[in-house]
Amino acid sequence: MAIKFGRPIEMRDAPRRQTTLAANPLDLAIRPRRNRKAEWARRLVRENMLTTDDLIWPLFVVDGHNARTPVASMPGVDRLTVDQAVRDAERAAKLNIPCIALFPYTEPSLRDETGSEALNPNNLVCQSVRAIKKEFPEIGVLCDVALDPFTSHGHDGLIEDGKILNDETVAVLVQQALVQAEAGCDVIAPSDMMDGRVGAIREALDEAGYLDVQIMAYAAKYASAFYGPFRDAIGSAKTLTGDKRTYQMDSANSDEALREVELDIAEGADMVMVKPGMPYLDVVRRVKETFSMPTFVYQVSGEYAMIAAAAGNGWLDGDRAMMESLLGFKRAGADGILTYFAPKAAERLRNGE
Ligand SMILES: NCc1[nH]cc(CCC(=O)O)c1CC(=O)O
Ligand SMILES: [Mg+2]
Repeated sequence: MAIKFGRPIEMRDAPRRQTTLAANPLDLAIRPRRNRKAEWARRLVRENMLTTDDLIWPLFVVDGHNARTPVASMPGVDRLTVDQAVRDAERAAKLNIPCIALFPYTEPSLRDETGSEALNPNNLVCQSVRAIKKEFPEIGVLCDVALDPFTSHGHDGLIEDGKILNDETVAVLVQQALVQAEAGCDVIAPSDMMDGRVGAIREALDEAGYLDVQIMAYAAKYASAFYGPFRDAIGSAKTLTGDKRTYQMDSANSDEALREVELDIAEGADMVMVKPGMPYLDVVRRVKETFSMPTFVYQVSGEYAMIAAAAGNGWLDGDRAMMESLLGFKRAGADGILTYFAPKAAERLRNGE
């Protein structure tokens, strides 16, 4: 038999057997299955790859000492006291995860109409940034900018007569970003979807001398049902009145996502993000192709919860579903992924799985 496959090493690895011909073989010149016949062949033609460098790990922080409290709707995810957040930062550093993201559970007594705790230079987020940066200065720390963890009504902005105010909110977000930059945050990530906040924050950061602090804009963020477990985790699920559809995007739209992203880039965003992830892969693709910017995607709490819950019930192979979903983001064109699976995925990647 003629050698069709070239290099002899392939013969050693996978000796070919004479195939018994079917009674009526199809006359096919092209058989796509040839490239899938063995693991080495699949590896050779593989188009996309997930690496640990693609991962950002979101952590929830809570007041207290030496405690980890499970988030019921996110099996495997805990709220961490600051000392424990430092331990998870260490885990991230050891796994070579480039960046972590911080979200606070604010005590209800500290929440008010205007979210004033967001501007407390000693709030949980700022304490965590300082503690983590002190022990692990080499790991990137990203901080969300939005008021929802701090407001009594659970909205991302200031409210007047039931309306979310844009420009007044932006003025507060600018102060919040400065407080976080002062604490040592590396990446400011405005997640509020107010108009004009990226430009205002960039200008204020530059004026204050934080020229190197990056901005990752939640540029195309949709009003989504998939944020449910996150709102449990930060304790805004019960207090949130109404929905966020006057500022977060309508899930029916993707041209609008391009206009949003374009504005944030023009205002100075260093990186842009699409959120949620799995139901919006088309948006990730369009954004990446249109702007060639570092493009991130957030696999949000509800996406995590779906996979974790189904895996917990034995309905699907959780690890495989996790890796498949993350690879899907890469295939769509994402440069990086915020995901609660980050440490688990990094462990698998480290073990060559
Ligand atoms: N603005 C706050 C914020 N930042 C990240 C998320 C969601 C993250 C997740 O679901 O994992 C939200 C929730 C929201 O907008 O209501
Ligand atoms: Mg916008």
